[in-house]
Amino acid sequence: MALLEATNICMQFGGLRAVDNFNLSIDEHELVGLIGPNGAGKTTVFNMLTGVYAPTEGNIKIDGVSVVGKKPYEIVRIGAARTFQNIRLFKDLTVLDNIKIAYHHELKYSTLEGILRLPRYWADEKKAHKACLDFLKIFDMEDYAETLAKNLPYGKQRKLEIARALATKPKILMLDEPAAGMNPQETHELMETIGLIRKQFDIAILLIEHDMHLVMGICERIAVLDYGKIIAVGTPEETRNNPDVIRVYLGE
Ligand SMILES: Nc1ncnc2c1ncn2[C@@H]1O[C@H](COP(=O)(O)OP(=O)(O)OP(=O)(O)O)[C@@H](O)[C@H]1O
Repeated sequence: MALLEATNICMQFGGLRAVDNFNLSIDEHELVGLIGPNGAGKTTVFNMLTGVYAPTEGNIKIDGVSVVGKKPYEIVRIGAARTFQNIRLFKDLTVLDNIKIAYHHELKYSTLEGILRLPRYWADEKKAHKACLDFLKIFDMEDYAETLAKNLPYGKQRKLEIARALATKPKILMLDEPAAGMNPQETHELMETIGLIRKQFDIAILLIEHDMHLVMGICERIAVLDYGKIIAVGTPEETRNNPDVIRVYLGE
């Protein structure tokens, strides 16, 4: 069984069919890229997979559960986490607190135990603090734990957003143009971070990206979208040589 299965999903915005009969299946641990020219419908696909929009037609299953009509937080609980094209951190919170917010599902104390500061509250909070610091260590960001998110350099803000998504313990991580706005050095570090995630976490990744070097360098399979329709799915090599893909990218 595929981990993610989108079957004939469509998105109609008034007279515009932004996504038309989109099919994609992603296995556990697979790294799949979704590419296409500006306006092809990539972010709309992400928004449907993560519950921001309900598809106007079709079905989406994650880990065997239909997620159509579910709220984004319910889909996070089912096991899909995402990052956004424009970074969405809690900018006035510290790096550690950004991770703690994503980790709260692990906290077991009740509201009353929290208000009264009972022993379970302290035990859970201590455990969470340590787990989140350990988590930052994986990303080599423990030295930034008490830094406000807004004061991080751009590349590190992206990294924190990815780490925060991973702290929700997803089965699939969806990255929406993570290299956008990055300089070559930051893009290189991002590639290393994605490599690290593959080694340390047992998850699938779906990546939207314009940086072809990044997509071709790390994805096992690439789906190409044009005017809302999938025009090709294949290995980086197959995609690079596909005449329809060449036509779309070179405008021939
Ligand atoms: N909420 C919306 N209402 C109306 N039209 C929308 C909406 N969101 C997206 N669109 C349109 O749907 C089409 C697909 O947009 P989408 O943002 O998904 O493309 P994209 O492939 O992610 O583009 P980019 O690479 O530029 O981010 C575009 O024509 C866009 O203008």
